[in-house]
Amino acid sequence: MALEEVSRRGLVLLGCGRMGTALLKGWLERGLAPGAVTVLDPAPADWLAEAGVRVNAALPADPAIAMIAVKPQMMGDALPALQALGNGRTLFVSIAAGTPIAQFEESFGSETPIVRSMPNTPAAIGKGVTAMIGNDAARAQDLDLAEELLAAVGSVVRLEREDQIDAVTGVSGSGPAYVFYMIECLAAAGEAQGLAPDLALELAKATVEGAGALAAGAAERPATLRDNVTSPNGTTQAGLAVLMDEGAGLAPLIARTVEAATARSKELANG
Ligand SMILES: NC(=O)c1ccc[n+]([C@@H]2O[C@H](COP(=O)([O-])OP(=O)(O)OC[C@H]3O[C@@H](n4cnc5c(N)ncnc54)[C@H](OP(=O)(O)O)[C@@H]3O)[C@@H](O)[C@H]2O)c1
Ligand code: PRO
Repeated sequence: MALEEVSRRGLVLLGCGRMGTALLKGWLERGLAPGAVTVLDPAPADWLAEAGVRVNAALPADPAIAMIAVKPQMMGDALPALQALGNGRTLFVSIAAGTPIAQFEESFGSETPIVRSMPNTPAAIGKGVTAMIGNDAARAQDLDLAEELLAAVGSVVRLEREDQIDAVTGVSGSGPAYVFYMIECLAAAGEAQGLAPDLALELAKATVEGAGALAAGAAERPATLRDNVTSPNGTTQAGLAVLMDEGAGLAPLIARTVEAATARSKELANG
C-alpha cells in the first residue's frame, strides 16, 4: 500500500550511495514505479536513468517522501536541496547515522513530519531490519507510511526514544559488517586447516546463511540451537571452549565492538 501511495505522489532520494541504492533497489523490485522516484546525487549510477528513475531533475511539487541518505558530514551541504518540501505535507525520512531529529527541524521547521530511522544493507534483498522514531509533528499516518515503506524491504521496529538509535546503529545498522567479517574469518580459518579458498568461503557463507535462517525461524532461543549442535565432548564443545572464553572469547569482543560503534554514533550527533 505504501509503495502504491509513493508511486502516486513521488519519492525524492537525497543521496544514492550504498544504502540509498540498497533501499531503492529493494523498493523497485517490489513494485515502486521508477518514474515516481527523483534521485539527487552528484555522481548518480548509470542504472538509475536506465531504469527510468528521474535523476537530478526538478523536485515534484508534493512528494509523499523525502528520503535523506547522505553521510552525516554532508548534511549541511545537502539539505538545502530539499528546502522547498518542508511544508508539512511531505514526510521526511532520514537514514543517516548520528544526525538528530533536531538538526532536521532546524532546516525544515518543527512542523515538518520527520522520521529518523536506521536500516541496514540486507534491505537490498528484502531482508533488512530498520528501527524508526518520529518527531512530534509526525502523525500516526506518517509513522504508518514510513513503517510500511521500510517494511517493504524487511522488518521494522519502532523505538520509544530517539537516543536508543545509537545502540541500534551499533547492533543492526553496522551489524552486517560484523557478520561479513565473521564469514571472512571462518573462511580464512578453514583455509588454515587445509581447505581450498573457494570451498572454505562456500562453507562459511552457507553456514552463516543457514544458521541465521534457523535462528530467525525457530521457536527456540539461539542458546538452545547452539546446544543442539554441541555433542558432549565432541568437536563443537572443543571449538566453543575457545570462542566462549570469558576473557578472550567472542562475547567481550562483540561487546567492545558494539560499544565503539554506539559511541561513534553519539559522537557524530555532536558534530
Ligand atoms: N551503508 C550502510 O550500511 C548504512 C546503514 C544504515 C544507515 N546508513 C546511513 O546512510 C547514509 C548514507 O550512507 P552510505 O553508506 O550509503 O554512504 P555513501 O555510499 O557515501 O552514499 C552517500 C551518497 O550521497 C551522495 N552525496 C554527497 N553529497 C551529496 C549532496 N550534496 N547531495 C546529494 N547527494 C550527495 C554521495 O555522492 P559522492 O559519493 O559522489 O560524494 C553518495 O552517492 C549515511 O548517513 C549513513 O549513516 C548507512
Ligand atoms: N553504516 C554507517 C556507518 O558506518 C551507519 C551504519 C552502517 O557509519
